[in-house]
Amino acid sequence: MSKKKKDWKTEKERLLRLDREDRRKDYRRQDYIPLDKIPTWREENKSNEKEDGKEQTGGGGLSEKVSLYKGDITVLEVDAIVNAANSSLLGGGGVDGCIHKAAGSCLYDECYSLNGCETGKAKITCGYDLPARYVIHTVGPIARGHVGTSETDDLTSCYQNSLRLLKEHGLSTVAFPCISTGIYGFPNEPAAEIALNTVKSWIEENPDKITRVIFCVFLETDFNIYKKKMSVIFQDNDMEVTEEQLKGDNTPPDSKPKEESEESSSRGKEEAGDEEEDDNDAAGNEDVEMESQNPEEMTGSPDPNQEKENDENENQDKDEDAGADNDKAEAKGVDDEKEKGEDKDKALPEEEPPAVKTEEDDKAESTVEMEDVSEVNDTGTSNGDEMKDHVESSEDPDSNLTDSIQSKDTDEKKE
Ligand SMILES: NC(=O)c1ccc[n+]([C@H]2O[C@H](COP(=O)([O-])OP(=O)(O)OC[C@H]3O[C@@H](n4cnc5c(N)ncnc54)[C@H](O)[C@@H]3O)[C@@H](O)[C@H]2O)c1
Repeated sequence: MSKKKKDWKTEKERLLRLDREDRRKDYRRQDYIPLDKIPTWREENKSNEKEDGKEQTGGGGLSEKVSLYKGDITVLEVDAIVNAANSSLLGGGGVDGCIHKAAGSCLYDECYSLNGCETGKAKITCGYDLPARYVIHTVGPIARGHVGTSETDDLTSCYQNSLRLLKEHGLSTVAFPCISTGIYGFPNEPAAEIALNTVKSWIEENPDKITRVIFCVFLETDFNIYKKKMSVIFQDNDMEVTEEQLKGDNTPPDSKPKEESEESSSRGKEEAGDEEEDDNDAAGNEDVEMESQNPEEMTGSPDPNQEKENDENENQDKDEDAGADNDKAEAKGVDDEKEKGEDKDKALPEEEPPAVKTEEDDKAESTVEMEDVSEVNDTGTSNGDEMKDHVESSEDPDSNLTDSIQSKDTDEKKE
């Protein structure tokens, strides 16, 4: 007897009315990670400081509002996770495929009702079977290794529009994947610069609207890039950045001897200040070799069925579907080959279409095999604490729907 298909509107109304304890019974996966199990960037450094016998004085602020987490975004119990989607919003592979598989078929049905999404813009849906209450879908630029003005602007808009939707829905905790750095080929380093600087500026403008932004990385490459950059961009008032740190080694600043010169530590601060002034030049306009995207081994151990209450306040539930658009993408009048091919406003056929393979995905040709997330262990935090994380392939009929979507996405990326 096949499972009765749920109506997404009814399911969304029901879920958004539940409190956290009741919602937890509906999570498709019980190895979810609650927010209080994810240390802030400041706590990470404080614990390292303690290990080195150093006292933490003053500091705080921005570094208490961000976290670096390495693992599967679909297990994070936050108000919203951000999906690196394509313009159809009908699923695909990579993080998009994982989110659709973990959320269930109601996510596809609600996405279908949104009639797609343009590059740089964002739309929000319910999280359904996910531990995240909402999913914010944003479409990153297809960079294919090239970082120009339009790619930089589009990726910046993805973060800005996602945070705007978060605020409009009264939500305060969010997790971002590394948008566009997979099949869309945005080089990892400039993408991280854009992500970190855009989020930092937004938190500075909306300090009371955000509790936590989690940078959820999946690859070791991104983990090392974010760790190095966060030590500079989100340093505590009392955390000094050493010469080597500025040159780019990966050791967190506080594990360096404190006797660096006044000048180098002030230079560290100046550099952070400069980044604040030039946020939009974060990536510059140079062609950057795209780093390998081969997923790397990760190990860790989960803390399943965490019962401990989150101290986070239950946010006001709003159940309208925001499709609020930002006109920046139209206004910028960027004439890109990727824009021409984009079927931005293509009306989707009445009956539910078979899995859609968009022209964008064709363009972002790839021989990259879809990441195998059937069994992935991850390190969950940036201080090396091990958090094992199983991404199980669900056996129930819902996943067949997403699988069929994913099977249409194979071999998208050219070498
Ligand atoms: N990667 C693939 O093989 C593949 C295939 C078809 C479509 N897609 C997707 O790719 C397009 C978007 O490209 P994109 O580069 O923005 O996205 P992406 O290809 O999913 O890569 C974005 C980033 O997410 C990372 N990632 C993958 N799985 C997870 C996970 N479970 N949790 C956290 N992070 C994860 C991935 O390593 C990369 O750093 C869309 O069409 C979407 O459907 C990906």
